[in-house]
Amino acid sequence: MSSNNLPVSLDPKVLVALDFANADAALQFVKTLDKSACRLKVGKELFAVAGPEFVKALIEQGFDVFLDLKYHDIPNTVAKAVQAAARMGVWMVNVHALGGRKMMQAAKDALDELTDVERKPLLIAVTILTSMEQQDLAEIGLQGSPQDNVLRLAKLAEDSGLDGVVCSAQEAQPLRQIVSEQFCLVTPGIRPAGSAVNDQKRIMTPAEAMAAGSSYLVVGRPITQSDSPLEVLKQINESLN
Ligand SMILES: O=c1ccn([C@@H]2O[C@H](COP(=O)(O)O)[C@@H](O)[C@H]2O)c(=O)[nH]1
Repeated sequence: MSSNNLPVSLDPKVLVALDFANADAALQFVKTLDKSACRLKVGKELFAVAGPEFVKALIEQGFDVFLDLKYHDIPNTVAKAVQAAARMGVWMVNVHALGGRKMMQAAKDALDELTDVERKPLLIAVTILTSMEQQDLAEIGLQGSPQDNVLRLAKLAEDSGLDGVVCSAQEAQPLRQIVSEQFCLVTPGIRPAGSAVNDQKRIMTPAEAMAAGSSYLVVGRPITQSDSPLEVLKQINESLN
């Protein structure tokens, strides 16, 4: 169940990361997409130039939108930010688990308190970025492997009442042993066989990620920078069946 007591719906499972430099480029791309084939993710780059109106326009076109701004601030600020996101009509919003229990609970309570929103978003927490490996964690003072840290932060997010986490698909299998079946595992770092890895470190193919227990797959550049994005999306969806 989600924070608004709706069952978590899984299809479509691919969340296309709209990491474009401006609204025109993103809209041109979105025009080619079918909402039955994917959901959309708007992150920091596009939101900084296109803002809430752009997000609302995507929602008006019928797309489910994951607003990936990774809120990480004091509890009051994050609570107000997730309420603002909910009022935009987004399907999913995230905070950063490193903000801690009080921050995550404040975000969850803020959504529960909303009475002026038709559909409340799923609230999830980023654990350890998929671009990070053990050495990166050591440099910022985090002991243990990425997996150790993801498991600990995911449990904290679940205990704080959140609907799921962002993690890599490499952690999905061990996570499925310790979180509830309904807890969403949203996994970036998805790379179809043969595609460029870019700056990602903890990667898996789409089919492997689903088999490992991912709920949703975040895919950006392998689709958006392809010469035939629709074909890549189609192949990914087919590989999940
Ligand atoms: O741990 C994380 C959290 C978020 N992301 C975001 O997902 C996409 C991935 O894009 P690709 O082009 O497929 O690498 C991107 O928007 C990131 O900001 C992540 O990669 N890892």
